[in-house]
Amino acid sequence: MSLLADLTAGSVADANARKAARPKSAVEKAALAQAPALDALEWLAPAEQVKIIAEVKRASPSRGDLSEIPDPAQLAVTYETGGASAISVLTEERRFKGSLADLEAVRSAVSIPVLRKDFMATEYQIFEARAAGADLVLLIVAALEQKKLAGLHQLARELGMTALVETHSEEEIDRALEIGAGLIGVNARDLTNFELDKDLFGRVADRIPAGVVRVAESAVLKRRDVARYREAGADVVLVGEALVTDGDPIRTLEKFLSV
Ligand SMILES: O=C(O)c1ccccc1NCC(=O)[C@H](O)[C@H](O)COP(=O)(O)O
Repeated sequence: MSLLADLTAGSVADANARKAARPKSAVEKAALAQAPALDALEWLAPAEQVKIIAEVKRASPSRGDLSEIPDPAQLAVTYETGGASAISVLTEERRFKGSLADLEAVRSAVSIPVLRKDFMATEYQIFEARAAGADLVLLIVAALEQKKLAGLHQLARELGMTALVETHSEEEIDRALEIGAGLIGVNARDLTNFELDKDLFGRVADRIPAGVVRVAESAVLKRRDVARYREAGADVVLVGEALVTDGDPIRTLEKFLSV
């Protein structure tokens, strides 16, 4: 089994375990009772300045433990104060040490859009995201066959959320466009083997037409990495490790946003 398939299977198994205690009808009801989702496409729309999605990331399969983050809400507030346009919360439990509780805490602490970053493959996970207050959900093209991708995208939309549709090749960008994605991410990290390709975004970004928001994901450690993505056409850059391992995320955000 590939790493991505393994991560997805783990997230789905964990969601199924939660479902035993909280059935789909209850989560659906909670999702529909939430305040309306923020319009992430508006918050992340192309602008003169690059925008940043700042990530709450404790650990990862490729890097192991990154930061304890005892108070994810406080970190998210720091990100918001530093000028982030949205917060990504890794809710995967097994390898990233995240949780839906992290997402709920972040949601109640900030007023910018919040992304549930997980390995989503079921309607239940989408309802859970909305019930926890997410405005965005991650859909990874490589993890989903096209009909499933389209169905989950449609459900997210019906719940008022925006999907960040993540790709790693031109073919996957075409699949994202086929389902009408308005927010497309290109992840420099190959989720099957951890390899980082910092030039991938530059090679494939032109495939994403005007009118679709372009997000460059992963592999940003320095200001020059943000500059490179921006020059290649990124409207938004998603940053995890650099912000959680840096003692001064506000200063780092200021540097990144000065590109
Ligand atoms: O980060 C990993 O090791 C990883 C491994 C397998 C699947 C997903 C993984 N990360 C999720 C992400 O895409 C990143 O957290 C995100 O893009 C930020 O990346 P970075 O700034 O490089 O921490």
